[in-house]
Amino acid sequence: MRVLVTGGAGYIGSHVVLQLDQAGHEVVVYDNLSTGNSDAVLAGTLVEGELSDLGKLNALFEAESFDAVMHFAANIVVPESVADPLKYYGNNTRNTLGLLETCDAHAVDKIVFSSTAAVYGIPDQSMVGETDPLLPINPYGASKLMSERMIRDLAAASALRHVILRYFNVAGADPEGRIGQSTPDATHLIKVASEAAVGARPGLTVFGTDYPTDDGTCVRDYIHVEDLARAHVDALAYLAAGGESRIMNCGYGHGSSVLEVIDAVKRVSGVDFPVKLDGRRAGDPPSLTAESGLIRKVLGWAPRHDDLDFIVRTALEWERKRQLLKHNSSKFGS
Ligand SMILES: NC(=O)c1ccc[n+]([C@@H]2O[C@H](COP(=O)([O-])OP(=O)(O)OC[C@H]3O[C@@H](n4cnc5c(N)ncnc54)[C@H](O)[C@@H]3O)[C@@H](O)[C@H]2O)c1
Ligand SMILES: O=c1ccn([C@@H]2O[C@H](COP(=O)(O)OP(=O)(O)O[C@H]3O[C@H](CO)[C@@H](O)[C@H](O)[C@H]3O)[C@@H](O)[C@H]2O)c(=O)[nH]1
Repeated sequence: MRVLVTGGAGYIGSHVVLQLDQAGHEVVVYDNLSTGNSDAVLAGTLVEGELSDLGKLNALFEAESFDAVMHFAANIVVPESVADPLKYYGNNTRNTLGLLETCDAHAVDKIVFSSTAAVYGIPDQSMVGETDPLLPINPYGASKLMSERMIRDLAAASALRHVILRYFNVAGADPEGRIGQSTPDATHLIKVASEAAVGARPGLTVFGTDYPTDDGTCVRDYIHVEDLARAHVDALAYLAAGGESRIMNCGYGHGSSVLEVIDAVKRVSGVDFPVKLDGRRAGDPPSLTAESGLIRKVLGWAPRHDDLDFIVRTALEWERKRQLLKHNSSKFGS
């Protein structure tokens, strides 16, 4: 199939592009490189463009006759969404509307959309299922929920079919070390801890030690980016085979605490970096894990890297590579 991948130069999109290529699809990446990187696009064609530029987007759809769209492009930093909500409603919601209008105008009838566990807000119980209440507590989660709604409504009124994937905590990197998470000023726990282990930052702070969990720190369902990427390829095959529209969680169905993650990064790296215990970060649910039965049943998806040490090892290898590149470029001035 000919597949448009918006945001394909970013962390998750770039891993999906590699797998789409391996599965024999023709890929066009559309990305403004605001947080993405052209070096991360290892297959297909990169078109540098802004999602809000509907003229350019329409011309691309006209020229390429896409069979399907995978929509990753978004802003993703929760505290920034609180400080600057319109940026998030603009880029995540309004630009999704523009993309849907373009799909509709060009009769593209398959879409796979990146949603998030943030649509659930702070659930009453730690294990969340797809039919649980949707009560986002920040503009990031709300902007994604509105996009879900637009996609569902258009699907109900047209030939469009969708797979909406609600990702839990995505981590790790390509096991072959070709791509990984390069976002500057990253805030994600495994990324931050890996940076601390390779000396790219002095240490890390644990946000909250008084949660009602076994060790007092928050629990999250960490999913390896390669397993998540495969869910997208599976979703595309499902839609191509005529599968009906679905919304599915993407996680392993069990969690690790912040302290367990830090222990794993220290153990796997062999580095005992400084860790400061501090108060809670606003808006963090104590525990969030995915009910993952639906995606396993509907797509036949099964994780291959459900192992915290493996996730951490690939994240660390990627950080070591980045450190080495930084060191060499400052040494040789390139
Ligand atoms: N990383 C996570 O843990 C996580 C969790 C849940 C959901 N998600 C979702 O997954 C998707 C990808 O996230 P990521 O972690 O790869 O982030 P990322 O920042 O690495 O990737 C986003 C990509 O979109 C591009 N982009 C942003 N705005 C654009 C625009 N207006 N026009 C064109 N390109 C634009 C960026 O340049 C970047 O390449 C997002 O939709 C995000 O909401 C991520
Ligand atoms: O330096 C740090 C970074 C994080 N944490 C904690 O680690 C846990 C995980 O945090 P983080 O990696 O920032 O992920 P989440 O806040 O759980 O959110 C991620 O996972 C969501 C889905 O669950 C996505 O929607 C979001 O985009 C993505 O940031 C939380 O308890 C944080 O308080 C720390 O203690 N110290």
